[in-house]
Amino acid sequence: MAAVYQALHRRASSLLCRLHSTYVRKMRYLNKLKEDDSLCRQAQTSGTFYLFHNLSPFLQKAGKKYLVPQLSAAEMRRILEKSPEAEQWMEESVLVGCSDEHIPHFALDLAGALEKSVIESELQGSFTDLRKALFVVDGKDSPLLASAQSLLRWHDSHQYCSKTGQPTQKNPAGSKRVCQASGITYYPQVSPVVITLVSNGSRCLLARQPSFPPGMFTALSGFCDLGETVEEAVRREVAEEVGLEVESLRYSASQHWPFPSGSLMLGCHALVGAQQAEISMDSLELEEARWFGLEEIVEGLKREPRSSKQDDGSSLPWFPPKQAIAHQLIREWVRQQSAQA
Ligand SMILES: NC(=O)c1ccc[n+]([C@@H]2O[C@H](COP(=O)([O-])OP(=O)(O)OC[C@H]3O[C@@H](n4cnc5c(N)ncnc54)[C@H](O)[C@@H]3O)[C@@H](O)[C@H]2O)c1
Ligand SMILES: [Mg+2]
Repeated sequence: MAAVYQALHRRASSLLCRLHSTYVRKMRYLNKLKEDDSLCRQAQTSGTFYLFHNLSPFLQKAGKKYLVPQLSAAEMRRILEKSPEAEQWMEESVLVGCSDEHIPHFALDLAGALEKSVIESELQGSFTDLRKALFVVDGKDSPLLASAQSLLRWHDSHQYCSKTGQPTQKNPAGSKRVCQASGITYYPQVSPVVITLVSNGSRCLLARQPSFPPGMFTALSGFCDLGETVEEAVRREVAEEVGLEVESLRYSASQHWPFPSGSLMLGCHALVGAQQAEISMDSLELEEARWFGLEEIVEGLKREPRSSKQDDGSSLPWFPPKQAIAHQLIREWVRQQSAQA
């Protein structure tokens, strides 16, 4: 009876397995790699690798396009032959994803292993600042570069236990670090940030910080405080930065953002009463904050940093590019206004 039951169970499991979508199988495989250290070590030998140097990703130019090459494990070994302790460097890699066929993808920062110029001339490409890289690579590659860099940065800055001061050890997948002395496990840190497009019905509010490039305006943003809900953070940030009271808000979408370290941007639309037109700006953080009408937003969306420059040296307003969630919020507002007109 038990044998029949086991056979039935096996058959049901295998049927279920076949029924699972490619996506479900892929997510389960990735999760297994994070939990099973020997499986992950083995996967490293057949995986592909994205390269970074001092947190700048390696890109190759092909015509007008910028590609993000993935190196095989054999290519990685060949490059690392030039460095002592090649194997040790391979172990510094972190898991960042896998293909539908379960080929795992890793990211590795080679700053301590090899000179940047050695790799660049060997592989015919260049390590490019992430701020530039995100905007020149194919849209499907930018989230991967952003999250890989955040994970590499977190490992680089969490080498020691904050309780014992002892070195922490990374697991092969790079999904955690452990202090052997205290037994404390550290997980990669994510900072939630609210980003809010405030509207008073007919106009929306955009602001700029002194550090922004000339002419760039964006939605209000701010880190969530410990213990705060997203709704409370939106209300507080809008009150702090522009002195307005949010009447209602709606969550739109989220985005991982690698600056300044690893932020989860939570995009919201907020409505303030039409009578609340007067902005009282926090001039410690902001340089300018003002209302924009639909026409001005539509014009601003057509501009690029270069085309915004005027003869007298000043700049007309322009907004973050499509890779930034601020851009999506502004486009949603335009669609909503156009639908209401
Ligand atoms: N992707 C986008 O479209 C988009 C648009 C706007 C802003 N952003 C990002 O949002 C982030 C936060 O916006 P902000 O600068 O207006 O925030 P903010 O208004 O909270 O002000 C920043 C200050 O908050 C403090 N702070 C609190 N918690 C922090 C933490 N975990 N890390 C760093 N500083 C912390 C610091 O004193 C810092 O100077 C920016 O760093 C920016 O990269 C992204
Ligand atoms: Mg802010």
